[in-house]
Amino acid sequence: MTTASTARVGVESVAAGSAPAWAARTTGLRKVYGSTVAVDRVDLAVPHGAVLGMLGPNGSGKTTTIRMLLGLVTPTEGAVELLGQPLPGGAERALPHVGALVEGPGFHPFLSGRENLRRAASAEPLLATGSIRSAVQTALDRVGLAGAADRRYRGYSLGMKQRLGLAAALLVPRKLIVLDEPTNGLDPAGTREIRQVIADLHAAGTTVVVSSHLLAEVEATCTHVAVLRRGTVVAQGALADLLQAGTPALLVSTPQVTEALNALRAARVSARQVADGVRVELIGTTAPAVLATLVHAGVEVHEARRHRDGLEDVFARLTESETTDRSTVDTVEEEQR
Ligand SMILES: Nc1ncnc2c1ncn2[C@@H]1O[C@H](COP(=O)(O)OP(=O)(O)OP(=O)(O)O)[C@@H](O)[C@H]1O
Repeated sequence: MTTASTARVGVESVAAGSAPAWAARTTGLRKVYGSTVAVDRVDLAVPHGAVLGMLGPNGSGKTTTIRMLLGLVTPTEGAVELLGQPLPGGAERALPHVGALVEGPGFHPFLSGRENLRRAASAEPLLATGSIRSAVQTALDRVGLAGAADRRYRGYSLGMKQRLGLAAALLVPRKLIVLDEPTNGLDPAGTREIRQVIADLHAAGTTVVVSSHLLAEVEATCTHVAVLRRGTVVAQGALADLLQAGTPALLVSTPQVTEALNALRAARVSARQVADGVRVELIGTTAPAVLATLVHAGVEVHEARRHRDGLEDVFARLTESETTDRSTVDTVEEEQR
């Protein structure tokens, strides 16, 4: 994978005067806090219309990257382009089209959720004064906060605060929505609602960047993924490509595990014991060949099914291995050729 070259595609199309290829992108982004390198050499490319999940262990640089993407934190090095506008110079042109939910949205504790949203709405350049009341109500309805809208913000639970932050991001139709851990503090029903909001945004053509620890959420909602590890992007691209990059395996259910492993080893096939049988890596072999080997050795096979790594397996491999291969995943660039 070549994140640097994905970024170059964007440069060329902008230079040619066409619409930028990316809703957002960063080039060589670096942020240093004292002796901590929070983000290093991050080349992130967010295709228009994508739902890009930003994944990474705690402290891997997701929030810092998102804050730089939004112009909230100044990079130590590197460049950010938002909706075709370079930051910070083009911030005024880009930011009205960008909605964001980031930690500490700065709501007033003694005002109600509705009043807070009205204040936020009055600062929206794209919202006419006469439309504020209905825009606020629509946003409250959309995040399921209408019932608590007239209570003071300081009495809100973490989940309600998250919903209000999301409502602020949705006050006007946006081209790009950036959500930092949006399901933080939400119960399962709230998490499902966020998933639906993201799906609706995607269906409407809005680009979404969402950071999350919840791999199942990302797998269910995202079209693209960027995996961060220790401040750098170790993989990015279409989710389907990321999942395809894993080695296919065959899960064979058998009571004769030892016999199965011996037969496969004799045939030089890589296999290991799993819960109810053996897992066979389909490297240099095929499922029918594996089954023929087992049957020929007299191994009782109860069931055999193909298995591909889910996002959780892929994520674990990318973030836990010390020898992470940065070329594991096909790039967005290849997809766009
Ligand atoms: N304002 C700051 N001052 C000093 N260090 C910081 C600051 N912000 C972030 N860091 C450090 O930078 C690194 C990346 O932090 P960041 O919050 O971006 O990671 P993250 O992936 O969002 O983590 P989490 O999932 O825990 O929120 C961490 O080591 C963190 O301690």
